[in-house]
Amino acid sequence: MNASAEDLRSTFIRAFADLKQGRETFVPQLGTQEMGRITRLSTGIAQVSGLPGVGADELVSFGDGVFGIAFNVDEDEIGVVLLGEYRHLQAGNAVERTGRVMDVCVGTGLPGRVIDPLGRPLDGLGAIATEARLPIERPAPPIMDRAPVTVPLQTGLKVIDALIPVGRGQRELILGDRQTGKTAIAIDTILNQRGKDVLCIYCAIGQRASAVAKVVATLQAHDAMDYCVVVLTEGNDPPGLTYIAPYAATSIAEYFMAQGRDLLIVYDDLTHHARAYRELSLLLRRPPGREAFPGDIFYIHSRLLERATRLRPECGGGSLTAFPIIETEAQNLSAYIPTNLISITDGQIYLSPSLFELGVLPAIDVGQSVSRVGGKAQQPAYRAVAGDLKLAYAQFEELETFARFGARLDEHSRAVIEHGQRIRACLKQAEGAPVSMPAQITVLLALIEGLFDPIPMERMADAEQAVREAGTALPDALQQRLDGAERLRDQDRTAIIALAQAALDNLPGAPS
Ligand SMILES: Nc1ncnc2c1ncn2[C@@H]1O[C@H](COP(=O)(O)OP(=O)(O)OP(=O)(O)O)[C@@H](O)[C@H]1O
Repeated sequence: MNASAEDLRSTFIRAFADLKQGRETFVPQLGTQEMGRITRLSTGIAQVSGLPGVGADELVSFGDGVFGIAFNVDEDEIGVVLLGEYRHLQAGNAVERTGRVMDVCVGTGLPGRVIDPLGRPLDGLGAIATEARLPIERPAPPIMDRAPVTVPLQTGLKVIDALIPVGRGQRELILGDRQTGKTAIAIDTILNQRGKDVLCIYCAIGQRASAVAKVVATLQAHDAMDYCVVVLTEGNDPPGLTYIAPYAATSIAEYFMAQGRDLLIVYDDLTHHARAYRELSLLLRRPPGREAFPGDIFYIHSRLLERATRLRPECGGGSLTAFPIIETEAQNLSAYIPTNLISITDGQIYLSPSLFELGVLPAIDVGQSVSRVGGKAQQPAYRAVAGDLKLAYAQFEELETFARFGARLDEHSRAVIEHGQRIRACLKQAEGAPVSMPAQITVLLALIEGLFDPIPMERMADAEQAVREAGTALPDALQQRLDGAERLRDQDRTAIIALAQAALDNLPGAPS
């Protein structure tokens, strides 16, 4: 026998001995595995039988990376909300339990990325470095862990910071008819967070692809992506994915909040979210209620927004400010979803289509907007100038309504209206141009001191710009004082007014 035949023989003997030993030591691992079958499929929903042990909200797998959430758990059948592309599934396909609930990857690799609610990257920039997985549904922080809202979240929009201020940890609803500038307000606020150590999450819910592409392009153009995460579902995604998007985005935010960071989350918009949930509920044959929404429609939004808060320093001290957006129809604020959200949130910013048509942008209707907690969070220097403005503006709006009916006005009323028109002109602001706190204070101070009153209305845009620029050029020490928690000193006030007056005097064609 030659050497290679000998080698083959010994290999064979060794393999046979291993096999024999394996057979002798084999202990069969017997266990049961629940395996269900799809019985029916409809848009975004599968009815599954044969999974008697499945829990509510448990994740089930359809193979090929398609998952679903067990939504309706009945005795012999479960209704599953599908989370991915499901067109290849058919009745009779196998379904497996996973034993876990829906979760999302979180980690420091997320800022700068565009992802879907399952945590998959959509920006073509490769895999995302993540550190943990968090369930998408988590209990809101208990009351005892919450701190009062005392720190402002500056939006950079004069009309909001002055009249409807928002604090860190607040939930401020943005609502209005379609195309009234709702997204623009949220995006401008995100742009203003540059350098303020606020991480922003923009959650696009059932949006048009072009609208989302525009938002991402704006964030990139303003170098804002490095402190932003975009969580995205488009209009043609399965309704299940649209439904989980805000919860997944909030879990991502909570991961950073637990590290003591301040966050801003924008849900754009919850009308699409409510509609996706209504679609799922009707397909699952849950009883419809008002406007065909299911009975728990209030709860799906309240449990989401309850997660926004400011934590006490002992609990990490982070904050999560929420800007939910809602689209109204024909300015109907008393429809079901708007009233629900108005009652859940700590205030609302209402955008009026008539102001939009008049070119008063941002088209915020101050009379119908409110901030229930943010006023306490304004910096002292800012509060000193904004307080008087609110009163003057409210008086103006009241008188303006009378003046529309051709009422004859006395000298004082005319002066109030003229002054109010100048306030409105000063509060106008272009998109994507946030104004710093010192510049805002300068403009507001000039307003309440009446420096703009002699300026003709057609010159107001130039006059406001000149004063704003003077505010940007204030000495650094003064800017720091205005930005900080100090009160406005008398000499600072005088210096700012003098600078604003000088800027107006140098305006070409200004009255001497
Ligand atoms: N302050 C502003 N100055 C100038 N243009 C603005 C301003 N705010 C919004 N716009 C313009 O108004 C249009 C509508 O804005 P936006 O998309 O933010 O509205 P929306 O209410 O979010 O719309 P949708 O109903 O589609 O969600 C956009 O073309 C935007 O550029």
